[in-house]
Amino acid sequence: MMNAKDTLELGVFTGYSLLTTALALPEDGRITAIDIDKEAYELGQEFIKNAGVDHKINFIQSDGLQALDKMLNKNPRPEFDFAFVDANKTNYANAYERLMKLVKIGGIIAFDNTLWFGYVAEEEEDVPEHLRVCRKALMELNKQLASDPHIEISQVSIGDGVTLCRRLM
Ligand SMILES: C[S@@+](CC[C@H](N)C(=O)[O-])C[C@H]1O[C@@H](n2cnc3c(N)ncnc32)[C@H](O)[C@@H]1O
Repeated sequence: MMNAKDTLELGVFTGYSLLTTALALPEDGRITAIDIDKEAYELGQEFIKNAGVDHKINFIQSDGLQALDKMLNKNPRPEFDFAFVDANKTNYANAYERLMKLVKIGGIIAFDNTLWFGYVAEEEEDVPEHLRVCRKALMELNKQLASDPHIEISQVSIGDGVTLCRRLM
């Protein structure tokens, strides 16, 4: 829909969303895929190869923020059309700050799980304790994204909630 060619994924696991993006990209499309855990990525490799899209993927085993910081220090900096963020929720705001410099104006940053099982709309005492830290981080992120004039957003209430942010400036 947006003719994305250069894309980034933060948080790959076994590659389910990675495969979906890879299939949607043109033959010469590229995905820089970052995850701290290579074992999980390797588990899904067979499916990615069978789908004939492994040539589009550059997997980097690294902490997400460290990998983004390396890219920011490159000359020239990479410029992405699309970034999908699905790693640790408490670092989404830090990833956002970096991705606003790595995603082109007009490009999209997508954050997964921004409704956090619906708990972002619940009182804290009604939220299981182990989900509270991420809920708080996601609520703060949602507020930040909603009031940031550098982007326009669309909150898509599918799955666990995906927020699409188009960079305007
Ligand atoms: C929810 S899973 C990703 C699922 C995948 N996007 C999908 O839809 O199939 C989250 C992934 O984030 C990775 N992750 C967690 N903390 C990370 C970090 N600091 N840096 C990079 N990856 C991280 C985990 O290893 C895990 O594979």
